[in-house]
Amino acid sequence: MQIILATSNKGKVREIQSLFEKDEVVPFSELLGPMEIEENGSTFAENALIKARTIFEKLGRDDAIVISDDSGITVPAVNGEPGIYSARYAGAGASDKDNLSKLVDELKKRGMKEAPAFYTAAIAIVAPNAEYVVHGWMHGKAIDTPRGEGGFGYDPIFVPEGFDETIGELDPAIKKELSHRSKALKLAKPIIEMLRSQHA
Ligand SMILES: O=c1[nH]c(=O)c2ncn([C@@H]3O[C@H](COP(=O)(O)OP(=O)(O)OP(=O)(O)O)[C@@H](O)[C@H]3O)c2[nH]1
Ligand SMILES: [Mg+2]
Repeated sequence: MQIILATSNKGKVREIQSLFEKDEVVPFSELLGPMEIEENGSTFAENALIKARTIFEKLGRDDAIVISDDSGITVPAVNGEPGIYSARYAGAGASDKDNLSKLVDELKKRGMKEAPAFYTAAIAIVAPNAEYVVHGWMHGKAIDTPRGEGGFGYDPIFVPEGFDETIGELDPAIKKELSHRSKALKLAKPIIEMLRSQHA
């Protein structure tokens, strides 16, 4: 049974598919076409559930397993910004570059070359008569000078704990080991397998 992924973020699709077998995970847009989902929750978990529930209901199938990811970067020294607003930190429709530049500006405004930061990923799993949410975190620091082209979003200014390079500079295999998303998916997988066995 395929897993349907309730995200439009290509970076997430790439990273989540890399943690499953080939073709095991399909982005919802391949089944339903493109669709904007209003994320009006007040936490990562609420937004992840909104996204997974919306796609599950749109599919209208009694054998679907839908997963979603709501994630973002939090910088305590910048009032905990951007947090759940990471995708629109620089305004509605902002690009990854705009959002990253706004966070760099906020650090510079405070005379900070770097500040502790962490990524959060909330993965929601919605299936017939079942809803779960799991979380993963990745701690490190945000720096004021983007380095590297790898990853996506804020990765060029995020240096994970135990490293000197940014995620943008590091081998993707390292992010796959360390990331908030990989940690959350490691917790989600046994739940997904249980749900699959119930519908086998
Ligand atoms: O550099 C990054 N490395 C990451 O690993 C990562 N994970 C999330 N983010 C950022 O957090 C926001 C997510 O917002 P978000 O969860 O609403 O996703 P999204 O709107 O992009 O797609 P969707 O899943 O909602 O369809 C976006 O701005 C992402 O850039 C990351 N940035
Ligand atoms: Mg979003």
